[in-house]
Amino acid sequence: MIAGAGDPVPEVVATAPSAALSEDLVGQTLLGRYEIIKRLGEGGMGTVYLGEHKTIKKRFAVKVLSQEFAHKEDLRERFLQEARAASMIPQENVVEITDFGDTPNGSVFFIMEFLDGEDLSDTVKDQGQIPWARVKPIMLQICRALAAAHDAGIIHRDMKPENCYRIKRGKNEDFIKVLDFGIAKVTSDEGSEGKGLTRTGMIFGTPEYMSPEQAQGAKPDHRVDVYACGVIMYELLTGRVPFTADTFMGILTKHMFEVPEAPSSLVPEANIPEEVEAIILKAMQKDRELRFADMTEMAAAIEAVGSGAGAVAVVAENIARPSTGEMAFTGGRQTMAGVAGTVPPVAGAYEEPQSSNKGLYIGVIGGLVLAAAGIGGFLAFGGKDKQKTEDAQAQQATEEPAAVAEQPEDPEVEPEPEPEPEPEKVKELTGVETVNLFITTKDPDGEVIQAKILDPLDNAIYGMTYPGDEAEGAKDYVGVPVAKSKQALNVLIVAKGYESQVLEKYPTRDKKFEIVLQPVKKATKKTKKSSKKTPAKKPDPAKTDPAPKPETKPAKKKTPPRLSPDLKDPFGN
Ligand SMILES: Nc1ncnc2c1ncn2[C@@H]1O[C@H](COP(=O)(O)OP(=O)(O)OP(=O)(O)O)[C@@H](O)[C@H]1O
Repeated sequence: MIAGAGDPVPEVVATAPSAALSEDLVGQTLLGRYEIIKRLGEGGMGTVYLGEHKTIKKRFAVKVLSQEFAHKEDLRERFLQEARAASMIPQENVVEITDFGDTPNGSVFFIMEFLDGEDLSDTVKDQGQIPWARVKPIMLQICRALAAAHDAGIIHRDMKPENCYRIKRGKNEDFIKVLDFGIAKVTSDEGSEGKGLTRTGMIFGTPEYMSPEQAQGAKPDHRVDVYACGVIMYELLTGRVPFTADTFMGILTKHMFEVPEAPSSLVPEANIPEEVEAIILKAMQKDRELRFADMTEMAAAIEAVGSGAGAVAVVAENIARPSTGEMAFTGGRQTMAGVAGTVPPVAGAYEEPQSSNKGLYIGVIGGLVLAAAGIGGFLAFGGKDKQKTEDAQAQQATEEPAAVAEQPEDPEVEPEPEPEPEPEKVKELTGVETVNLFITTKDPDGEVIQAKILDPLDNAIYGMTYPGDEAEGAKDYVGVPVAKSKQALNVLIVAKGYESQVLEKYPTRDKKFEIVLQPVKKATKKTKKSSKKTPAKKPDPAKTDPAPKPETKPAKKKTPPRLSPDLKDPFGN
């Protein structure tokens, strides 16, 4: 979601708990034929119900726009755009939308096929990394669905495992349905540009899957979906997304400036074929010109794995990055670190970069500022953002891109540790009804570790997780209060030395749950050195395995993926 630089800040934000909740339609009949059986789930814009056609007794999913948005014409339009976009793509791997109408209380709904299964995010959560033999047909279906969407002039823009449903069809347990075209961009629909549904400068999507150009707020094309598919493929095969950070900005910055760790070095025990790794890295090239030209080309590369065709070419990109590796963005203020060094070449087969790195480099710096400005608008909920934007732009103007580009990376110097975000304020909850979340965090061995519970939007602290130790007050611990709501609430769990996680919960009542935090992986010196020494060059035919592998790495059986807060903005942009 997110407003763009200089745009008016939305008056409400999707992820913020809201008092105006959608009316429960269970028991009602829509259009005289769709009986609402039960609630299936809640999204940013509304509620999804299980419905049944009264005559043919077929089950459907009914997506209803929240009552609180129903009177806003642009939001109704955005909601129905999902239905329109999906119904323009007659392809078996795209969810089918068959009907739409008005609810008795003045909202809108659409009817889609009921998907009896689970999304790929749950599959990875339950089963951990998935072997290539199974990932291949899954990815091919996703590629075909998107190729059909692109052929119809529709860019999905929010591809992620949560939007790929896995259902059983015949004997196939992995039949994929792509859904949630809620922020899809209809490229031929110039009118929608004018109506502000898809304007350049806006940032849409989910940070973990967001292409560098999306993070910059640049005009997207179908290759943002190619990039997201690279990230999805990475996650399915390794059990984790390539870039995580404590803040939205942190993740976006990594998409712009960091090369992902090679999947084969992350999970050596998975024996990911070299050609497969090259496909992921090519799809995830920062410069979209270097990615697969389209989904069909990506599908063909996936299909060709093991045929002897060899690995696709991955171009080493020189990308400037902030020296701290991340832009700090805490409590609505942004600071941009100085720029130094170049990002190591990626693994895979190399060839000379065809496009100007300098162009990309300068574009990325500008884009980072643009993204910061957009996120500032999102986080601050106020009118101070223009000043912040100008400050950031002024800071950008003082940067010397050509000079910093020449600063070499010192392989012997350890990178500065990423600073833990220090919460600057306590979460304000006066005047709102609250419920208590009782969260216990454990390490993979089952030991209780105490963590901070933060609001990922502004890093304000809600409180701490269960202390475990009597001496620390475990006996009296009653959890931490959050605003009661039927809407999803994201909380960020942060503990020193562990990977942070964002949890999505429905704070409708007091809730108790337990999560396991994974220790932060330490970068090895070997990786850094090999990065420095490998310039962008054509592959040495004698060396068939260009991916640097760590000396030893314990086998990772099951790494829960990071949940991410969804950044979509249903408020007109
Ligand atoms: N066609 C469907 N069949 C079965 N369940 C569905 C279907 N569509 C959605 N759901 C369920 O309803 C939940 C809410 O769906 P929805 O698309 O509104 O949410 P979302 O994708 O999480 O949010 P957003 O609309 O903000 O992206 C999903 O998490 C899913 O469990």
